[in-house]
Amino acid sequence: MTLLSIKSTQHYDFVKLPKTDLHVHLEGTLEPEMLFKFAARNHISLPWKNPKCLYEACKFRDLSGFLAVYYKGCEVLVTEQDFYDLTHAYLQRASADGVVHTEFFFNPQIFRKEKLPLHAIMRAVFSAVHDMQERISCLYMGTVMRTRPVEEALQALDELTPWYHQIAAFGMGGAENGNPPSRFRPYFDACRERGFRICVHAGEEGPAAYVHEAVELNVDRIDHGNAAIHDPDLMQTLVEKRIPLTMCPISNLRLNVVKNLSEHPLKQMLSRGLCVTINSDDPAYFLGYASDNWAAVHQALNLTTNEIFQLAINGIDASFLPKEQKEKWRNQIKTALYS
Ligand SMILES: Nc1ncnc2[nH]cnc12
Ligand SMILES: [Zn+2]
Repeated sequence: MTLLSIKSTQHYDFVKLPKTDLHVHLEGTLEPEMLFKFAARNHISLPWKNPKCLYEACKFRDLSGFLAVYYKGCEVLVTEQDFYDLTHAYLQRASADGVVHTEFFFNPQIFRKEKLPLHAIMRAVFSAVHDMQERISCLYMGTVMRTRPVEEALQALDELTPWYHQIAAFGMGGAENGNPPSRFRPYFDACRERGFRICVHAGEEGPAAYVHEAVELNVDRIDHGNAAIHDPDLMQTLVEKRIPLTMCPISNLRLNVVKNLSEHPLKQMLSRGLCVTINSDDPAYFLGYASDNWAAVHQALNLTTNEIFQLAINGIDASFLPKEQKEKWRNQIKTALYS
């Protein structure tokens, strides 16, 4: 692959760039058409008449407005086949989009165990991962809701014990304001003691102080982290500790975290030496997969080839892949952009 095949005189074809997607919620990859298909086969009624009406409902005011739709969407996931189809479809789409390695969140807390036992859900998800392993490299991350008691997070961590050997990391998401990371210290400590990497959503809608708390928790990665731009000392700490930020530009735009992508802090943070990465978050609801995010940011922030290279390398560096695999992808990125 040569520079010319990725970049014509007019534009970059970001599908051709070997990319990572390190911050994506499996539940957020449920495309409206698939959502309606599952609802029909599971006899579930929906507040939207058809997929087009759901697309219309995807004009969100903020994170809470989005989460209401997202949790409603999760209700159509009922059978083992649903979880298999969802996982398989995301991996297929990500692979076609040029994602070479993905690390996705999945939160079993959302699903009522009396409907489908956890072992059936996990069997479905991992079986799709297995069936797609020749086409895309993939790591699973458990996650919990910050709006629920910390005891529930610890319980969720315990419940996943049989799958620990297949889990790379644990995280935390949900409505951020009023739910600081520090409240979940017992959960994050337990994750760490059990040998997992940890990441937390912080500084998406919440303040820089929440990002600071995440640093104090010794996290391996911060999901979003936008608010750190307001605190130069905090940014310096993120640089020194080499804590990556998994940023999600189109998500930020759709949830009004930024009014316009030209205001996105990603480029400024990159120039300060932060390990920032580009990711999709909930691509079905935000209408943007990985390469859409790259193209949107490139257009809004006018990235140079060297910045594109650094962002792609950051994705590999920030991943939880073993050293040797990282080296292989770094070389492929270099070849794709510069040879
Ligand atoms: N953007 C987001 N922020 C917090 N929690 C989430 N869960 C799914 N998407 C999320
Ligand atoms: Zn997220």
